[in-house]
Amino acid sequence: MQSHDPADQAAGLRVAPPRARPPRVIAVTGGKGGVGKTTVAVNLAVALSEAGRRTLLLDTDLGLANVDVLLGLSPRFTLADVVEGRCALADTILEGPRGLLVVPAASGKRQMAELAPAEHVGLIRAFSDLDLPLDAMVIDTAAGVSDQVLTFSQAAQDVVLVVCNEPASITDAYALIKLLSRERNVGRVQVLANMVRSPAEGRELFDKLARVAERFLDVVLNYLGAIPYDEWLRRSIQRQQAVVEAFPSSASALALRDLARRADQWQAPSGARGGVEFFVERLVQGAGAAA
Ligand SMILES: Nc1ncnc2c1ncn2[C@@H]1O[C@H](COP(=O)(O)OP(=O)(O)OP(=O)(O)O)[C@@H](O)[C@H]1O
Repeated sequence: MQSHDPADQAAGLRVAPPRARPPRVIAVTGGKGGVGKTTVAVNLAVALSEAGRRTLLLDTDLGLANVDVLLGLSPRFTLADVVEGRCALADTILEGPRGLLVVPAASGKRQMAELAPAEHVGLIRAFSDLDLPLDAMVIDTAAGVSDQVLTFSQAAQDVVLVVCNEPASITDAYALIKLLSRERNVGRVQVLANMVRSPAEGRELFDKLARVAERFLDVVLNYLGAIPYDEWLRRSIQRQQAVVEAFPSSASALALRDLARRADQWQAPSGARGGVEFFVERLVQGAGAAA
């Protein structure tokens, strides 16, 4: 990893024996930008690591990457270097808090949606070569409803959709659910209300979305609860730390840790082989669906 050996960021990781079970893969998405997707992905991943789960946080937003900024990490290589063939996926891995592994993206690069088909294939191959003993992988997707967002969401077992109480967030969340359900056969979406001022506000927000989605779409929405609007969370971002680490007893940290506890109990993927094979297979299918 970069912090120990700049020549090979992941030498120690590659020799670790593979686990029997594939990791749980959770995509955090939202439709609209600025709803708190990255904040949720980072804190969920740190909280899972804190609970002893070997976790990889993958930033897939090549346009506005900020997982590394939120965690105060300085990447040498990023996912953009992998796409452009300059390094292997394992070379990008940084160590974050509590042993969390982080694959950063690169800010200011073009969107993954603009990748040529050959680059898409290269990215999928990069995942196949990744041989890490992981319990969980958390994916921070880009904002919007691009093919790339849909492909990563479809490849994950669980999609956490972050919404906040603004008309644009609700309509964009609905648009994303519609595409996931109609074009990618995603049958279940976990909805997390963010920046709410009361638990009732979160519940109402979910009810609004569920009423429309379940009426018009063949999809089950599951309410994951709410993360309160919290100034401590904003302070943690200024410190470039996860709030679950910086202010562990704040209201948002408690809610985010509770989210991790529940996510950890979701049904794990079945399958005899370890590694990320199943995820790669689903990425391939997803890339095919977009073509
Ligand atoms: N629960 C919360 N309480 C207070 N502020 C919050 C909360 N969640 C997120 N924020 C703030 O909202 C802003 C946007 O959060 P974040 O960057 O996580 O959103 P995003 O959906 O990933 O955005 P983008 O897709 O544009 O990268 C940040 O400044 C963050 O501090």
